[in-house]
Amino acid sequence: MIHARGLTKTYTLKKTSVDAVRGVDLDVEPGQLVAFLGPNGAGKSTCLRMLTGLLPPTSGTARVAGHDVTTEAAAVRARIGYIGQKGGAGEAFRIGDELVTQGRCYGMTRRAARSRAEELLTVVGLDGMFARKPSTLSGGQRRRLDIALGLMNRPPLLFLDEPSTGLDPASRADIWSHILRLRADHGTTLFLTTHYLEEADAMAERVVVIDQGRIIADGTARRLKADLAGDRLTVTLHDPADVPRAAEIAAGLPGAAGLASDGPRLTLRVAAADRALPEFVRALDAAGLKIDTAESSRPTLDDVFLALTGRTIQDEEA
Ligand SMILES: Nc1ncnc2c1ncn2[C@@H]1O[C@H](COP(=O)(O)OP(=O)(O)OP(=O)(O)O)[C@@H](O)[C@H]1O
Repeated sequence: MIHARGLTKTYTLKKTSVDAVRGVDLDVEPGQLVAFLGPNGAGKSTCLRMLTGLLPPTSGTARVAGHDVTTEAAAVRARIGYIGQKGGAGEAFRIGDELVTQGRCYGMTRRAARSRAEELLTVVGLDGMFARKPSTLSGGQRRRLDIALGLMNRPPLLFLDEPSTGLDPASRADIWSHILRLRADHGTTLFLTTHYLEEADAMAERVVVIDQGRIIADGTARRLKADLAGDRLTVTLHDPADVPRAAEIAAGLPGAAGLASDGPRLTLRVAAADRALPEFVRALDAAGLKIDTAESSRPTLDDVFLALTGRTIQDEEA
């Protein structure tokens, strides 16, 4: 559904240039749900705009929904849905009319567009709101209207740029239920960016991480976490003066990495916490070091990013 090779984009502003995307290779098969992650400025939106035929690449090629994004951009746009960060609806018209106009842009007859608009308002839970103005909708309803706009042409592939950003948790969960239903009912291929790592982790079967214009990880969230981050152990020493000695012992655990201390607390990553934690506690005990607490936690996608780059996505956004 998406096949990109060596995609790059360099923006030139006056005399300076920004290499926003630096050689992206990507294959997405029909029906996949891919979350595209990365900190601010990583190149996510630029990639999305190139893959949707809205922005010509500086170099490289991409075929999307069977067409070349550079030489057949109009054919690509006719076969995909794209929901940008700002949304597509203006303020002046009734939401039903916005949908009909969108359908007319895709060459639908007024009658077909009207019936598709009614159908989609029901699909996204806005039934009976044909005559409402966008300004009267809540944030979550507005995002659902954006999704309806992106679906007018029944695209087999839908790009969503941060579909849940800025919404409260209940509206985010609601948007996700609509996104997942789309895939279940129509087999729609979904390619989306999100800043919410927990959502990507829970919902997407595949996570692609981009940083500084390059893809640095690609796989299931479970695989990336197991391969790149490892489990985390945290112990609190009864006497903070024992931390250096405890750190030496920790360094000998299988797969130990990322040792860090904060006051009496010592954290590190290990390959398998269920075996490493009892071993660590026994070794501390044998060395005569007293601990107050010991716990293990599973890694998050942010730990994956930290392991890859030495920074966290959340830090980058702060
Ligand atoms: N029109 C433009 N002209 C010049 N530079 C641009 C332009 N659009 C984006 N950039 C730069 O290209 C880089 C990638 O930006 P892009 O918007 O693709 O990142 P992003 O990962 O989508 O970020 P965000 O999460 O903040 O939306 C950034 O350094 C950005 O400043």
